[in-house]
Amino acid sequence: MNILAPVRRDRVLAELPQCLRKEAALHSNRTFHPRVSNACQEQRTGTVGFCKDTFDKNYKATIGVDFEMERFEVLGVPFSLQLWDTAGQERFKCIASTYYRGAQAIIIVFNLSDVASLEHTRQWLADALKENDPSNVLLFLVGSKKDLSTPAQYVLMEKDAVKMAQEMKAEYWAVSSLTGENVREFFFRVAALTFEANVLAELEKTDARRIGDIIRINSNDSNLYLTTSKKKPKCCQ
Ligand SMILES: Nc1nc2c(ncn2[C@@H]2O[C@H](COP(=O)(O)OP(=O)(O)OP(=O)(O)O)[C@@H](O)[C@H]2O)c(=O)[nH]1
Repeated sequence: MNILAPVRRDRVLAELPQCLRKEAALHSNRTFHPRVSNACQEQRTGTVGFCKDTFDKNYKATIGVDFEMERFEVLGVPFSLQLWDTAGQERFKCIASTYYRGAQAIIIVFNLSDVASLEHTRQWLADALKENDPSNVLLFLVGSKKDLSTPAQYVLMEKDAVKMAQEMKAEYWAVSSLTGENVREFFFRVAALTFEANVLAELEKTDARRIGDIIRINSNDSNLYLTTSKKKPKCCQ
């Protein structure tokens, strides 16, 4: 077990990172949802931000897929993004699928210089969604190896990729691991949108608990007057 180091200064997000293409974005708001910024300011993010101060680095060796944890601070709240990199080769597919379950974000990567790889993303998405509720997951469609395309080739590919992203209800990105183009921007966006969705879900749980309490009080006839008026109704006096 190792004590976690403080969040790196270059992993601090004070503002919402913007999408790459408005027409294929999960949302194109310029700022975080106001409920999220307020909750962060008032330290009402519930279990989001709760962070164990130990992390077993041997975990990676035992699970068989690549695992990384990137630590961020979003609007002053610590937030850890766990990244599970599953193998792309067909023979490892069944192992990979066991890691899809419960994912809050799914990143499907294709090769911008290979049209067939864009087509294959449909199957990857179908496999991933077998394990998850599509309405509860943030989808990203990412074209990699941007450095290998000429600007003209890229424009053509981007048109198809944006269309695919729209069809999948995914957010589109294009990156290059070789030059580093958009890599940081993309992961910051994933961290920010996942954080935002987590805080909103946490706030909804709190709202639901409150509504639950009110319903419980109101459904108990003998206590009915307590919720409607401080005074006992006449009939009970
Ligand atoms: N030119 C260029 N090459 C890249 C880029 N990203 C990855 N590569 C190369 O592409 C090959 C495959 O890269 P990986 O990152 O291992 O691909 P993967 O899809 O994760 O492969 P699996 O581990 O089998 O799932 C390697 O030779 C990389 O060096 C990129 O952005 N530009």
